[in-house]
Amino acid sequence: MATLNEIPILKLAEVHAKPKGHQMSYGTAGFRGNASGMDHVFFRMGMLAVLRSKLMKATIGVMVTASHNPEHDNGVKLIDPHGEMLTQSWEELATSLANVTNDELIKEMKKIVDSQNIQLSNEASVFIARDTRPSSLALSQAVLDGATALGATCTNYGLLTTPQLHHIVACYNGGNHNVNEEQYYQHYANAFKALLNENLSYLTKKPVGSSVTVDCANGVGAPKLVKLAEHIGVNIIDIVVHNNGQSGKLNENCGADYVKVQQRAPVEGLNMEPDHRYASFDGDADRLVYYTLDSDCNFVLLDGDKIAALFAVYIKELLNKADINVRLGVVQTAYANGSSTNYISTEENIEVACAQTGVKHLHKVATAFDIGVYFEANGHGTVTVKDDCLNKIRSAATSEEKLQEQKLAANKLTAFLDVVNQTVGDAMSDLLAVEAILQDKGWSIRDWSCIYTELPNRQAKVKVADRTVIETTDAERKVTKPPALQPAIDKVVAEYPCGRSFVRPSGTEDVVRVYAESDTQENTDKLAKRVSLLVYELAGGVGEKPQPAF
Ligand SMILES: CC(=O)N[C@H]1[C@@H](OP(=O)(O)O)O[C@H](CO)[C@@H](O)[C@@H]1O
Ligand SMILES: [Mg+2]
Repeated sequence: MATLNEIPILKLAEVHAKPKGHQMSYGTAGFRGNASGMDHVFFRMGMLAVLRSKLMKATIGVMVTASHNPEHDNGVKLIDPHGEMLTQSWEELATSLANVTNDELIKEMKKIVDSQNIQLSNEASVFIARDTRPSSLALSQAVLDGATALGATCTNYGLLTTPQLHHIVACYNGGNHNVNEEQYYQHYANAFKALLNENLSYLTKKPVGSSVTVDCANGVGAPKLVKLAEHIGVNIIDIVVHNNGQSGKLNENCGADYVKVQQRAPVEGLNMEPDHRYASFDGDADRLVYYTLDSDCNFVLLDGDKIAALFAVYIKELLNKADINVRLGVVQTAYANGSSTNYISTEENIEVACAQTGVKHLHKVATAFDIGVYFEANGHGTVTVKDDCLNKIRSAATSEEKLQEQKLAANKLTAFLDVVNQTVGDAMSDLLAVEAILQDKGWSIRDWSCIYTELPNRQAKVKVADRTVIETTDAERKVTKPPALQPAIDKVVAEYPCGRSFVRPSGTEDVVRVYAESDTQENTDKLAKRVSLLVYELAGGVGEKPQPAF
């Protein structure tokens, strides 16, 4: 039986030594934190990816990124064989491996090998990619060192968006060994063009306005989006890339998270015009939000909720036209605007489920539907389809028993499902999907924005000594601990028309997040402040006290 080859591991572990006392946990999106002092975590995740690869007998991905977090942060997450997030039961293993001292490292690895019954003689293959952060090159080298210390075959893809790596891992494990970055562009460019061709074949369209301006958060999405647009052709899609990283700083005053949370456009130089389409990616291009100005030059945000509504209604229409009966559902989190939930479930009669924050949770719930559309309000989301459902749609497209119009609708749905990256939310492929739907419907961004009117909403953060004192239930919509907090929140919420508020500990930052919505922005802001104060008072707030606004 093969054993761990301890000498090279220990040698490299010295190079990537763990600073004393440094503790981290594998959270909502892997490990995240200030890049300095995290080198050992990347090295160890390289090793963990090898163990996972040996267990699954498949290629495992390792992405080096801290997404929308500031440039000085970094992070690492593992990608499972089908392109999905690392399975939850391994998150604890990752946390323990990251936190043991160098002296305990071999013992901890052996523990994982034994508990998971890993055959060390199995081959291992690890795919690695990184975002554009200054620290990412060295940290991806640490991952490579970890993976090679355990004898894995490593492929370093260099700079990629997170969803590109998910796509490559999924395709490779699915048997396409020629998959690479170039194939990604070909796939999505061809799928998009095929969908537009379907549209042309039987729909009268009106123009929806020419270009779409995309703020790429000064991140890796910028060069990649330029390549994708080239593959599609400028005569077909006119994408203007903004914040391409040439001068601005990653995620600073720009990007999807900034736009969503601040509810305003990126600070630098967009010169927005009414009714023009604008979009923002986050730093690793797995989130997308749209926005525009209305005719009075007010900022109008079309976030993940609105993208989900657009996708779900489009899919529903095509299913109806094709006369295909499958279970379509939308998955949201507690952060979804109440108006979006109401529109999708009550007005459009589409099932809506609520999952915990974090895409892995939404993804899981979505895959229970035949077709699941999931989005976090912040713009991370995609569509999942069960294999037998896809086969049903495909066979409807060619069925003798179907009318021509039904076949065309089935064909179009197949083309649409090819445009979305089913493995994970993908800003580039979601952008194409939105553009294709607007084109097909002959809709302007204003038409889309009008499908429902959002309730005013606010997100706030409260610092507490220990955020784990807050425990929640009901997809994070209710607090169970500390016991006095939920009744206090309920009492305050009851004072506001259409009021809703919840609090939960963040999985990526050392804060408690507060969400509030109500009938007016003024009421919403008051509600957010009052709930923040309750958190501060009942859950051990530290630092500056949130100011009540009565
Ligand atoms: C309110 C919010 O946007 N939370 C984000 C944020 O998680 P927190 O656990 O709230 O810190 O980062 C996650 C990873 O990117 C993302 O999945 C999630 O939606
Ligand atoms: Mg991201």
